[in-house]
Amino acid sequence: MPTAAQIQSHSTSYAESTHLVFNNICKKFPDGASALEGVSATINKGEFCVILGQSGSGKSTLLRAINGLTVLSSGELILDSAPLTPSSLRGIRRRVAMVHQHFNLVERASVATNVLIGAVAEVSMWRAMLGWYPTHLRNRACQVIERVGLDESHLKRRASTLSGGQQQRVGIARALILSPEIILADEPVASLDPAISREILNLIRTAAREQNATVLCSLHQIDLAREYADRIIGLRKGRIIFDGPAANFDAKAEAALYGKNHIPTSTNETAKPEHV
Ligand SMILES: Nc1ncnc2c1ncn2[C@@H]1O[C@H](COP(=O)(O)OP(=O)(O)OP(=O)(O)O)[C@@H](O)[C@H]1O
Repeated sequence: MPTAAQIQSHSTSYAESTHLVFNNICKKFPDGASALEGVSATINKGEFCVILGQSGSGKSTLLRAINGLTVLSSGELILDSAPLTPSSLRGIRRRVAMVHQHFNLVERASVATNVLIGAVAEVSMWRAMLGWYPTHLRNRACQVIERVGLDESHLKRRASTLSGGQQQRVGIARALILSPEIILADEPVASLDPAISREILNLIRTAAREQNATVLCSLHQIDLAREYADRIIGLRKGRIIFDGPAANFDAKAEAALYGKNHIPTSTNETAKPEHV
């Protein structure tokens, strides 16, 4: 794995599609709990990458490290050849958006206001608090609300009056408003039924592709991971034990990731294992 200095000095030889590099990252919490133990991976621009693993394997911590919600204990994160540091975080926040499991909407606020909250990095705090967003951001909010399949009649509806699937559409619109380069989706379909889950994953995938955004999405549903991911990263106890195309995530890889008591899902028998 190259160091940041090597990447900077060889930026042209480093693959142009390289977007995000995890370089031996570790996270240990003050209470001694270890969430990530030497994770290294190179994520390419535009990849739809699903993070799989049992509860507590480190999926959320990995995602939260990318937008600075988790401060790493060691190792480095490199975005477009530049190491992420606490001082570069403000700039990074405009480029990285998050879609949450429980939507994280302001329930009493309208759909439009919730989507505009995704643009707070673009306006001063007092303007955001007063809801004074410039016209171009209001227009953009309408555009992304339409993009996620909600018509004009939803603009003024309170978030709390929407169904779970509609709320997640608002969460996606909020993530899209500043055209992020990276979309972090932390179990975005955990509270939705299977049909709506597919609609939501489809929406995240197609909207991301339109913008050539990279997606890192944690999931518990292995079937959905196989269906939607370009690439699967399997975490177990804070370490990567699988990293490869979704088609290669076979029964053996699944058993290695989830342990011997796991009931396997159906898999593609022709897939080749790809363990790391
Ligand atoms: N703030 C914290 N303080 C202490 N330990 C933490 C903290 N956040 C996470 N952990 C621990 O770090 C490990 C990884 O947690 P993480 O939330 O990243 O797992 P996960 O794979 O996302 O789990 P889940 O699928 O249940 O959401 C777990 O052992 C967890 O208990």
